[in-house]
Amino acid sequence: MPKTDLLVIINPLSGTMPLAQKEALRTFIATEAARQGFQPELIMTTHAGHATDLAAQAAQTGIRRVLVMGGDGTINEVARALRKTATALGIVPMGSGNGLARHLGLPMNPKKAIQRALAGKPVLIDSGEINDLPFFCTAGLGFEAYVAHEFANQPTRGLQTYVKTAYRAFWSYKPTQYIIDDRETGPLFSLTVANAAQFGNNAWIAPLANIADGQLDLCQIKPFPARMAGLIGWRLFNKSLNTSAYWRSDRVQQATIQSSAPLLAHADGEPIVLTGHTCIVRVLPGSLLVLL
Ligand SMILES: Nc1ncnc2c1ncn2[C@@H]1O[C@H](COP(=O)(O)OP(=O)(O)OP(=O)(O)O)[C@@H](O)[C@H]1O
Repeated sequence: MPKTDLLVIINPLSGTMPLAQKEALRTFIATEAARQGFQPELIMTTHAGHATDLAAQAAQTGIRRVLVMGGDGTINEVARALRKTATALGIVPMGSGNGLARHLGLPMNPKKAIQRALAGKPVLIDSGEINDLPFFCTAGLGFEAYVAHEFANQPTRGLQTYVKTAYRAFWSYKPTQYIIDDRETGPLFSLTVANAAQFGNNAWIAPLANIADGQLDLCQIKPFPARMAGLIGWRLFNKSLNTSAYWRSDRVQQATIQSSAPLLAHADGEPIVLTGHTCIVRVLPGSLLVLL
């Protein structure tokens, strides 16, 4: 088969890399892809949602590889259009968290990631939905959703702003009670629906999650005293949160989550607003081809 079917989608606003460097990478992809026998088309997104339209068109016209240079938000936009199609997603991580790329063990160095995606073989992974909104890494309610909403209101992005926002949020956040499939949880600090094992930045909220097991890991963190925050944070980044007495996880294919409080949520780190007090999360097993 001639290797002439490659679309490259670049979000010029993702992460903190200067635009000139992104332009240089664009040239690198074009050269490298051509060297490997592809005839790539490279497009920079011009607005939110653009990447979904481009990827949907690519899948419809039978393009078999779509490479995305961006963060988890842009990857989500592309991947949602590639679900249940024969078109595979290649990831060149360019965001501030890069949760999906890190979970999949992809290189963080853009040039290496480009080479990996061009040479990669398509492998099926699961995806999730929260009230019909797709996610590929994690979705969640509770503290992390509260932070996602606060972060969206900040004038700057990047890890530093995220950490500052999370620190401030920690002191103002009030734990929420949920009912999951008719079982009361008691107050929870956070409730994460994990397809991948981490949020991004190697924050392993669901250390045991398997992205291709046809299940989601529903991870709860109980409220904890402020003096425990350091240890819980250390376990989060040390991939050992599963050893904490404040953490538990259940594997589900689908779950109904209710709360009397407004359901603040996020999908792949982007804040979302859910109407009503009930949401349904479910897995779509083996629904996305990724180039690994
Ligand atoms: N040209 C554009 N102008 C404005 N917004 C865009 C454009 N292209 C994409 N977007 C939006 O930017 C959002 C954030 O992008 P992305 O997630 O790639 O970067 P990030 O926020 O820096 O990374 P991370 O998600 O890892 O924190 C995406 O959800 C997408 O909707």
